Amino acid sequence: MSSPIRFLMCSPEHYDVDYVINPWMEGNIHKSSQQRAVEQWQKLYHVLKDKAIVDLVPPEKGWPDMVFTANAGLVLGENAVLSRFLHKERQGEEPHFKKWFENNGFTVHELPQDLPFEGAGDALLDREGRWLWAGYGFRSELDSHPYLAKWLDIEVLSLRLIDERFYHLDTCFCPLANGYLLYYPGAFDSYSNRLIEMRVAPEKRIAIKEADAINFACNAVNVESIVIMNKASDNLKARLAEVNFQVIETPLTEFLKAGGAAKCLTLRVTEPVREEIHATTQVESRIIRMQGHLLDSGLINRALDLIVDNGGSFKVLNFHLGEQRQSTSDAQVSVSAPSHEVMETIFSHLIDLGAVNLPEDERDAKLQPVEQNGVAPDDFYVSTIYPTEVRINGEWVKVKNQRMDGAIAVTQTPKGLVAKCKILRDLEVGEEVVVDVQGIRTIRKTESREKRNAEEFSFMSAGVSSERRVELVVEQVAWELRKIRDTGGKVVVTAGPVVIHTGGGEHLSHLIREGYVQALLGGNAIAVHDIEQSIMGTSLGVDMSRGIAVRGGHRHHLKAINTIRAHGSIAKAVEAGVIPNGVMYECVKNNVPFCLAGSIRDDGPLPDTQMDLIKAQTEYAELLEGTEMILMLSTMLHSIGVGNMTPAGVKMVCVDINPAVVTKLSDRGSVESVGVVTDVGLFLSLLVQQLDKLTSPYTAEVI
Ligand SMILES: NC(=O)c1ccc[n+]([C@@H]2O[C@H](COP(=O)([O-])OP(=O)(O)OC[C@H]3O[C@@H](n4cnc5c(N)ncnc54)[C@H](O)[C@@H]3O)[C@@H](O)[C@H]2O)c1
Ligand SMILES: NC(=[NH2+])NCCC[C@H](N)C(=O)O
Repeated sequence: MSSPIRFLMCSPEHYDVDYVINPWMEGNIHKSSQQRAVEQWQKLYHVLKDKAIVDLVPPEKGWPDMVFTANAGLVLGENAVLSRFLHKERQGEEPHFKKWFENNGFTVHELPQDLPFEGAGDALLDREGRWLWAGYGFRSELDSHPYLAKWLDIEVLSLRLIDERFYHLDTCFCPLANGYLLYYPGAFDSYSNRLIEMRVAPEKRIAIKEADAINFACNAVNVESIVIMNKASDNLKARLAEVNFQVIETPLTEFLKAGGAAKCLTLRVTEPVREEIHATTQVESRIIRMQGHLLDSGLINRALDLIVDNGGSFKVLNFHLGEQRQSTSDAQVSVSAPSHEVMETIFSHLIDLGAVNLPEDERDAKLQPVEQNGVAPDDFYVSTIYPTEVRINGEWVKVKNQRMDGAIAVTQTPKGLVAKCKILRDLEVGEEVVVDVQGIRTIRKTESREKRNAEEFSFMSAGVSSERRVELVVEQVAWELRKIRDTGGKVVVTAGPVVIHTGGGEHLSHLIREGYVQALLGGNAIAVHDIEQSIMGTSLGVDMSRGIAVRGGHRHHLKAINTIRAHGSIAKAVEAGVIPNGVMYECVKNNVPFCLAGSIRDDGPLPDTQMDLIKAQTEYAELLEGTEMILMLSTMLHSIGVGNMTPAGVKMVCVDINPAVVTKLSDRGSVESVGVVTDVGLFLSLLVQQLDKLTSPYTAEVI
């Protein structure tokens, strides 16, 4: 005969809504009817007394939420983990609940003062006793879960709550007898929903709709086949009946005003221990160090936000603020995640922000061999645009060929270890690849705002009006182009055919002719329409001087392609005098190398167009080698492709009429890249004018 089920309740003698610590309380201060609250509580009490033993803890004046005994703590067997309330409005309840637990023979475990955990409100046992579901995100901290696992000797499954209406796990999650689960999926992040689906078979999962959830249908007390709750829709009652649960509705509207209902008002204090079940928790914790202008550059905020946004939690262990404006700060932050998988995700983002995993300082990067050409080991670290170092045999090795979306391949050479970014298809058996996230650090130059603004390439903030912003960017780009040209540096342009369609061809030709461009990357179309314009004066069949479509103009670009195919290459056509001017003409005449990467939508294509995409990417990468600045002119495809293969530190200017394209490229970091939303033809025209100003002889105005 199993021991009788017992619950702990607390009469609502002092219950009221005296403050707001959850969304349900807003607008309800002192609006709860004491009389109705007592009636509703009494009804619940008597319903429960028919099914179980109900103990009472005396209410205490000044602690109105003490009626919600679910938050007294968490009981399993003879162990009780006392709650550690997040809000001071409830912290005074702790000693009263502690006294009750001790007086009733429980071993009371107490969490550190600054580690919130709100008892069975945020931790619910699987009714088969197999594991403990534990919520975090609003009240309880993820870091409390390993304590629960240790003290209660049970596996803890961490679930992240994301909807503040469901701020305690028991408001949206109710394990039922026979392994059933009543829950509201919308209250959890996707990782947690996946975890629930992995542990509870589909036929046992009763996912409810929002209408039932906001009636606190999940905040239910389950005793064998009985489910006691505030209110349930007919559909939900029917679904529960199908799996042999009987719903007993008992109105608790006065308590909903404080954000609680049936389950909140009770604490089950007889939770059977299963001897064969033992502690495990997936929760991982690590300490990271961040250095630099953490506040100025917003890095610390971005780091803490991404930890939470990716399902983790953090605690700032120490933060040393730089004394002077130009001095750097240093922070150590404890990061926790519900699983290794989530920790890895968080860490890969933190590494991009320049965080170093403190214990990992002393630990080498993990390497695994390439088992199959062109295939990386699972869990390989994905490289970013930022300079990266990996720790191998106790030494930090700088990664070569830095680029995003690659793997870091490590090989032993006569000159020692070499680590370099490789795209997956280039990996070879015999190499080793960095996996996981330990022993990796990126070098982020976080300048102070002053230093950043002093940077010649630091553009005005987005606040500048778009017109003024275009002029400003044009001035800066012109300055940069002239400086790079005059110092023998390298500028690469990637351009789409819209440059030609908008009349920008003559200006791009000027830039090439005047030595501002050292390589041109594009597709079939930029060349086709440039040559069409050069030979026939049209672009896409439109007369560029008159702006009107010409008869048969739609065939012009095909005729241009055909002409070049007849000559065998663009260069041969230029040499033959077939192409008298234009962008491609200037490239050939000024020995500016170009690569035209093929695409599915190409006409022809031109004989110069590289239809082998892998070769095209290789040629792009070779032409990008050593570039100081890239102008990305109205081509989403090629701009993104180039961005993906370009390391940090290369200045980028993305010009496009579509803000989404511009944003995608300028998100790389404010110092090194800028986006300009404008017509590309106008941009190029202004740029050439500005360059002419900068390079024309200075004529002092004689007054
Ligand atoms: N005839 C052909 O062979 C042919 C024709 C077209 C495209 N293509 C090929 O298709 C691929 C994709 O072509 P893509 O790069 O031109 O297309 P894309 O869609 O990748 O990029 C075009 C970009 O131009 C922007 N844009 C449009 N009007 C603009 C304006 N007035 N000012 C500034 N930006 C403007 C758009 O917002 C877009 O981002 C390329 O490889 C190209 O060679 C071939
Ligand atoms: N287990 C629960 N959901 N308890 C409800 C607690 C309500 C209380 N007003 C609070 O915000 O803490």
